[in-house]
Amino acid sequence: MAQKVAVLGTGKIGEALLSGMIRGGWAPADLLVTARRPERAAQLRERYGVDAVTNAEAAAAADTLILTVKPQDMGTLLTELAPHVPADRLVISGAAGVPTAFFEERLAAGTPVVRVMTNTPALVDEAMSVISAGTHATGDHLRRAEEIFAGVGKTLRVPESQQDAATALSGSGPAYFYFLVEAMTDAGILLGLPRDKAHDLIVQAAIGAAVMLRDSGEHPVKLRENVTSPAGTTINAIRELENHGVRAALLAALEAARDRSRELASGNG
Ligand SMILES: NC(=O)C1=CN([C@@H]2O[C@H](COP(=O)(O)OP(=O)(O)OC[C@H]3O[C@@H](n4cnc5c(N)ncnc54)[C@H](OP(=O)(O)O)[C@@H]3O)[C@@H](O)[C@H]2O)C=CC1
Ligand SMILES: O=C(O)[C@@H]1CCC=N1
Repeated sequence: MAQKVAVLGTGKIGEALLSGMIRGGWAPADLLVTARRPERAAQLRERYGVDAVTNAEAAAAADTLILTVKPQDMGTLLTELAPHVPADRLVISGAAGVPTAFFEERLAAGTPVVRVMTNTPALVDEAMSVISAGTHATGDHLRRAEEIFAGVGKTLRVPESQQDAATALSGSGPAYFYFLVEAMTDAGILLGLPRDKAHDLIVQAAIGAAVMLRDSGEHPVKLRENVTSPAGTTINAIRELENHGVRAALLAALEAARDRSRELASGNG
């Protein structure tokens, strides 16, 4: 059988992955998609030149099935899919929270399942995709998942017990940075800057800081200290951040995201 990959439930994350795979050189003829609504299927066909098929047809034709529906829709999808998935298919779940055991219980005995938590920077090939093996997934299955997700950014293997924490950090992570940029742009408005200039200043500060975090080899504390002059501007801002409990708020926020990922484990959230 051809080494085809099917993305089942091609919404935001499914499309981000699909577009990245095509940018990375996958032939559209080796890719299949499924969608719940005919107009969405037509849109994907038109945008990417891929075949949009039913979930059962995808299971029959592709050797790797990537399931990217919402956690709450996973049970329904698996009920529909289970009779059509031969046990030699690699099933990759992109859903938050749902453990590999959930899939193994519903699919043919021995089906290899890999759980992946990626994030939306897949759209610009800067994703972090965190990968864990289920009971029947071998090194080859993990490498296959890495080969697919490496096309849209970095990959990292973790034990499945760390997936809920990884979801809180990197799956949801981009949203925290967008939230901070939005709030700091508002601060620029408060200080009298036009919105477009405030936006550009904060976005470039974020990009510069991100590249230094990635490339300088320095600890974030050292990088922050380098910005923080004695009796200067930055330390006055830092004092306010500490006074308002921003560090504690982040600890609580990521803990809440981790807890929600755990709650989604039942697949009916
Ligand atoms: N958004 C993010 O940043 C991230 C999301 N994830 C995970 O990715 C998954 C998808 O999230 P996201 O892309 O945001 O959600 P979307 O709602 O954009 O995508 C899910 C898609 O699945 C379709 N769908 C649902 N049921 C079926 C079915 N039975 N057959 C075919 N298609 C179906 C939906 O159709 P319809 O359009 O009709 O609703 C929708 O297009 C979730 O499990 C989430 O936890 C992981 C990492 C990051
Ligand atoms: O908010 C969510 O549940 C999904 C999973 C990680 C990012 N978005």
